[in-house]
Amino acid sequence: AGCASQTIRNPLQLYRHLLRLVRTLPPGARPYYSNYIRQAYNSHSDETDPDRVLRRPEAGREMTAAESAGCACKGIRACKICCAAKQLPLVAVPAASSLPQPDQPPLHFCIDCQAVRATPRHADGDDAEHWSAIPSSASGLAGIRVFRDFINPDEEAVLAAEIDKRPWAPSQSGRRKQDYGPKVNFKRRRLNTASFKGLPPYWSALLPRLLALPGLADFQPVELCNLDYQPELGAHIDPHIDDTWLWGDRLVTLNLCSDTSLTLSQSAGSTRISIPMPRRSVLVLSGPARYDWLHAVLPDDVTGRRLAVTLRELAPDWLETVDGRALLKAGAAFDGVSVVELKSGGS
Ligand SMILES: O=C(O)CCC(=O)C(=O)O
Ligand SMILES: [Fe+2]
Repeated sequence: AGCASQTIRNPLQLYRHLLRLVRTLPPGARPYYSNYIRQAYNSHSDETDPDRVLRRPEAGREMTAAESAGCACKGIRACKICCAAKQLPLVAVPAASSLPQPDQPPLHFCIDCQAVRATPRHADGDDAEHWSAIPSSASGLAGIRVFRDFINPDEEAVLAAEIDKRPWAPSQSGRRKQDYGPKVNFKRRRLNTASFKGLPPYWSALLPRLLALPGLADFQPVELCNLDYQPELGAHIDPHIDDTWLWGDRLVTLNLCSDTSLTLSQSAGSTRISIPMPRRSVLVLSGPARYDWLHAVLPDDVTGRRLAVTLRELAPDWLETVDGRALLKAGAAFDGVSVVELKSGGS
């Protein structure tokens, strides 16, 4: 016993070994590590090369300083904590300039026009440049809507406090998260609906208001994810398209605690579109903006602590399935428990 390299031949053995090690840690540190190890196991459980399996504990030891400070970056992802722990320069946290650099300056989504414009709208409202021609790839881009002042400042303070009462799990690129939804392995296309017990209780009053927004009357959330972005950690989210196998057309995000922007891009050198997300506003991405463009929150656009609450709906193929129905039923209830609380054995 005790010699990992003699007994560990596959991911499951390594997983058990690491969980046993976690039991030797101080109680307060255990949920963090067991959660981290579970996540790593979920994404590497199909590893068949014993050499690669065995190298992981070594990699794990190198990362300990970063992990214990709350970093869960993998692969090319980086935050300020792991840059410091691995003695990497901070440039490993991608700056705004690391997105594909187009020739032209970014375009702007104007909330007043609800359309993409050449410049942000100025105070006088009818600056000629604001209306000037924009590249065809972005002209008429459908599927972006921003609704200001979804809640008032008092409600925002209460909501942020409610969110913070619950435990956060470390996520990639300096983010932290609280996920209310099914357990999904997107790579292997596996779904376990049992972890979705419903939306968090503080959403019972907010959901009817969300559904009252134009175009959202039939929105049925089957996942709610709170994300915490702190500038001190270099928190950001790299350009990506949300999964399309399970999640449906509309991605709905309530932005809290500070103003930010969502940046759309397509490929290297393509046009960039900056969508303002004022605090307390709701952004809905759908159609071309959701499926044909990548979206990102650049580190430079996280200027203060920000909380993002993203709700997702089911892709149409799931609606009539047993799993789909179970998720829809849970999504109509408000006794949810986040995945991190379920995993750490809380109720
Ligand atoms: O933080 C945001 O506003 C966007 C988050 C996001 O894109 C995601 O969670 O997929
Ligand atoms: Fe996303």
